[in-house]
Amino acid sequence: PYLVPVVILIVGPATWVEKFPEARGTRQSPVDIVTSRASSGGSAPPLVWRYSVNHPRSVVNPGYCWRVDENGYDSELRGGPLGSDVYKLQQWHCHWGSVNGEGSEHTVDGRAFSGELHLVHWNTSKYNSFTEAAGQPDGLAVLGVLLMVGSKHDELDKVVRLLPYIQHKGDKVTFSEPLNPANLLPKRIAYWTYPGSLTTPPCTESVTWILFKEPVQVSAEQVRLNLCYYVNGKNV
Ligand SMILES: NS(=O)(=O)c1ccc2oc(NC(=O)c3ccccc3)nc2c1
Ligand SMILES: [Zn+2]
Repeated sequence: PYLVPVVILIVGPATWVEKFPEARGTRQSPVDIVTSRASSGGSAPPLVWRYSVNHPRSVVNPGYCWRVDENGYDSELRGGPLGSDVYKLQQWHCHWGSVNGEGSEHTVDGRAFSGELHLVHWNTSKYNSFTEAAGQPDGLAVLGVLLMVGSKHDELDKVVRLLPYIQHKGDKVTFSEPLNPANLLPKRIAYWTYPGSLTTPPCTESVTWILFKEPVQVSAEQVRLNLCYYVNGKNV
C-alpha cells in the first residue's frame, strides 16, 4: 500500500508545476463553482456567437478524449464578459471521466457531471494567432458545456460516430458533414464566468471561462463510446 501514493504523484497534475510554472498561479482552472458565492450578472451585455456550418473539420485523437479543429474557418464570439473584443473558435474538445458520472473538469457545488465540452476561442481583435493569444491574460475564451446522461445528442453524434476511426493518439479523420457548433450549446444560455487558465498543460492563465449553467444531454451509449475509446488517450 505504501507504493501507491508515490506512483500517483509521479503522473498526476501535482507534477505539472515542475514543467509548467504557470500551474502554480493564482487563477488556475478548473474550479468548483460555489453557486451561493456567484454574484448576479449585473449589466453585462448579451453573449453573442456565430459559427460557420459548411466547412471541412477534422477530428483528432490528441491523446486525451478527442478534439475537432475548425481549420481557421470564420466564426465570432463577443459580448458578455469579453468587453469589445471579438474571439474566434479554434477548436473544441471534450473531457470524459474513466468512471461514468465523474468526467467533467468543473464541478458545481461539488457535483461532477459525466463529461464537459470546451469550445476554445482566441482574441482576434488584439492578437494575430492562437499561440500568441494563448500567452495573454485576455487571449482566450472557452465556452464550457456540462454533459449529463439523457437523450442522444444528434449534433455531437456527428463526431462520436467517427471515434472508431481515430483510436490511436495522433489519428485524424476529416469530415465535411455540415455541423453547427452552436447546436452543442444548451437552450438556456445563462452562465458563470471567471478568469482562469487552460485546465491541462501548459495551464496558461489566459482563459476567460464561460460555463453554461444548463447541462446538455448525451445518451449513455455516447458516453460509453467516448469512455471506450478515450480513457486518458489509451485505447481500451
Ligand atoms: N481544457 S482547455 O482548458 O480548454 C485547453 C487546455 C489546453 C489547451 O491547449 C490548446 N491548444 C490549442 O488549441 C492549439 C491550437 C493551435 C496551435 C497550438 C495549440 N487548447 C487548449 C485548451
Ligand atoms: Zn478542455
